[in-house]
Amino acid sequence: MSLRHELERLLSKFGQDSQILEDSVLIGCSEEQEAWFALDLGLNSSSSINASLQKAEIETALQGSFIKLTKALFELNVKDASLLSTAQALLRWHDAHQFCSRSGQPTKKNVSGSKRVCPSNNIIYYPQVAPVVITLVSDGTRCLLVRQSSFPKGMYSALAGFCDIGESLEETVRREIAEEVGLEVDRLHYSASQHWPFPNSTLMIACHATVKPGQTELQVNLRELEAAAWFSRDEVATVLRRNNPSNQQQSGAVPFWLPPKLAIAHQLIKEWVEKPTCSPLPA
Ligand SMILES: NC(=O)C1=CN([C@@H]2O[C@H](COP(=O)(O)OP(=O)(O)OC[C@H]3O[C@@H](n4cnc5c(N)ncnc54)[C@H](O)[C@@H]3O)[C@@H](O)[C@H]2O)C=CC1
Ligand SMILES: [Mg+2]
Repeated sequence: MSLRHELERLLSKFGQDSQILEDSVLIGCSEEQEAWFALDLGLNSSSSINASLQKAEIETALQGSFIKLTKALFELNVKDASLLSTAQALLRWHDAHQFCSRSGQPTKKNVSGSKRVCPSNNIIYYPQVAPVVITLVSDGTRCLLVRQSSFPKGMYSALAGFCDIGESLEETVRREIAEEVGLEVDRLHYSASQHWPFPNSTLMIACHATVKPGQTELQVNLRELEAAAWFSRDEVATVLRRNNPSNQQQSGAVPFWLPPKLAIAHQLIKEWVEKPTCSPLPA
């Protein structure tokens, strides 16, 4: 039986019309050049009747289980997590761009899902990505970690912010750091980037920054952050070594934990601990 027939058989078993296969989007391909597509079965939409019943049926038939996307992303290997993140972001973009913002008419997806077109005026819509900078600020010996109230309990991360229209990345970094913790950036350099599907599709651009010598006093913007503090290399290294909130609860010794391996914030922090990018600044 071909894969298409097998899929159609499964869809009909779950009460879905095989026509929805047309809504699938291309998210990558295997080393053998097989195309990989993703499809939203709409089980989370409020209009979906008996969604939980269908979910249970699908779990049994496919011998798997549905779990929250945030959890899944941190349990998969990097390659699968990246596919899942692309699939989720692309499917959500299509769902939110069903209509042309100029004519109000329905838009039409191309076969691969790389764009949507309005048939009445030929306007093409491409999936959008919002640039976000995430910066690990250091004073040479300590690094700055922050908490937003929406973070999981006890988790601290690097400082992040969306680029405003008209800004360069450097300007965003300087503005966000000044706005959120009242510090002036001295030196800045790029580290790496990562696609991130939350809250919508973002391109996380990770940087290291140092502050001017002797200017390390924090003015925490409590509308944006719950807390911000300087941490020593030893403190951060200890937390990285046993970076699991439940481990830490048992030991009771470590007051905070850091984003999991897959998050670019983790990579930034690890880089700083292992290889100081900027030599200590004079006090
Ligand atoms: N992968 C990782 O390691 C990490 C990822 N992040 C991501 O970075 C993102 C940005 O960090 P924040 O500190 O929240 O940004 P932020 O400091 O710019 O504040 C967020 C606010 O910016 C405004 N905003 C401006 N442009 C926006 C846009 N295009 N989309 C949504 N909101 C926009 C909204 O009012 C929003 O509440 C977060 O949404 C989070 O998902 C944050 C930390 C770690
Ligand atoms: Mg922020």
